[in-house]
Amino acid sequence: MFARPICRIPALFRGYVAHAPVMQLPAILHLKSGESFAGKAFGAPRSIWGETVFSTSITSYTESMTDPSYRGQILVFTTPLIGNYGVPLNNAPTDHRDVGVLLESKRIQCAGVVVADLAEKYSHSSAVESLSSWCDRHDIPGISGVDTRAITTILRNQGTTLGRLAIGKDASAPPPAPHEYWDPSKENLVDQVSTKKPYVLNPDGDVKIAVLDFGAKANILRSLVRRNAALTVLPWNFDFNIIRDKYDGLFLTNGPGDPKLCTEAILNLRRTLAEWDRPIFGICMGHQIIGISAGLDAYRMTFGNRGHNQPVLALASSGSIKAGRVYVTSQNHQYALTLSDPFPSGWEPFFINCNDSSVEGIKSTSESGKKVWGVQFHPESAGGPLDTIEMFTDFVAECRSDKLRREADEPGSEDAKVEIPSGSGMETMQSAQPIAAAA
Ligand SMILES: NC(=O)CC[C@H](N)C(=O)O
Repeated sequence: MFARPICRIPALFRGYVAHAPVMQLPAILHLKSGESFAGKAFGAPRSIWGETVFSTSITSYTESMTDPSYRGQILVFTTPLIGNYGVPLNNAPTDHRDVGVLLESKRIQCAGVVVADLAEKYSHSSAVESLSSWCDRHDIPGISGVDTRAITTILRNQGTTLGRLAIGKDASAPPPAPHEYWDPSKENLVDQVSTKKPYVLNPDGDVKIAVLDFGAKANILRSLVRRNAALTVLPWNFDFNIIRDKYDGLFLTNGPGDPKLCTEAILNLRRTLAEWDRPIFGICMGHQIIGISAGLDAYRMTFGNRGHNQPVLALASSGSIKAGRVYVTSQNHQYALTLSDPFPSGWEPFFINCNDSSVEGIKSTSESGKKVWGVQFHPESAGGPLDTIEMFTDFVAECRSDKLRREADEPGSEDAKVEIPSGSGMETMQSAQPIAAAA
């Protein structure tokens, strides 16, 4: 028999004694293709629609669920036990160089979660609540006790499939008719997650980088700020060309949905690529926008790549990346650039996926006189391996040396101030410095 604890319980063991009881409402996952999987509900007692996708990541459910690129999706984890290390407080260190959140955004972004075995007890030194109570607070439902191997096999064979997660009384209703399913990929999801107003991070940084926000993961912004870049984060459809000469580089972030729905960004970037020769880097959605603007096509993959173990082969050397090496990467995408032969003039493939040969990266050729890179994977990980993290160092270093070269050529150019045209507004995140709108 155990004695009752008479002292404060160490954080490490808190989940064992103070976890919220898991709700035992019935739940059922319906797929538009006709299959249904019955289990138990956890999180919010609310039914939802979404696009059902699977992730092979073994860890980092908190980072995946807060990644804005999962917007509108019902996320099936192939790893059977989820929730065992609980959920930490999602606040940032009080460092002005940080981005305001510990996880990838302020809220859970996916529409719902599907797990085989939900850990009702959790244990981690920084955990403050269970996965179920976190989902409940964010109004996100989950289902557990279902065969996620069977669901994943279906999704792998027929591709990403629309779904309905029915909770409580709804779980006994008949499956929805095919026309009732909501298709998030038809919506401009980027517009829902991008910042509405520009804001700055780390204003004292020594290189000024503009960031087009398609639904940025916090660790992308953090990875740039940690390399001492001053960031101006702009809405996805902001025309960077208006202010481009004040900046040493442009970065395009990840984001949810179909890249071809971001027409304004593509048109704006086409002009930037034609008229501006400073460094540009894009990740995932950002990479797709660069590729489409450069003249490549994009297509919807069958089931996409979501996980932390995707091997990519470097076809060219650039900075820390060495041609011929395989890097293990973190990924979350449904669309990809089409591998065309020949590639558009001035461009070359940078990486290729070792599993499915999809385009994993493109770059401007050295003859083009441009310095543009795009990668389909996530060098910032969160979660996942850090094999390619130095790509951020490479990009910021390129912006820095480009700036120094310009300053040597045209003395006085370093005095340029960051300005945003009037009417564009401003926004602050916790610890972010608002930028003043110029008159
Ligand atoms: N993580 C991302 O940026 C995803 C890009 C795009 N929404 C896709 O699914 O392919």
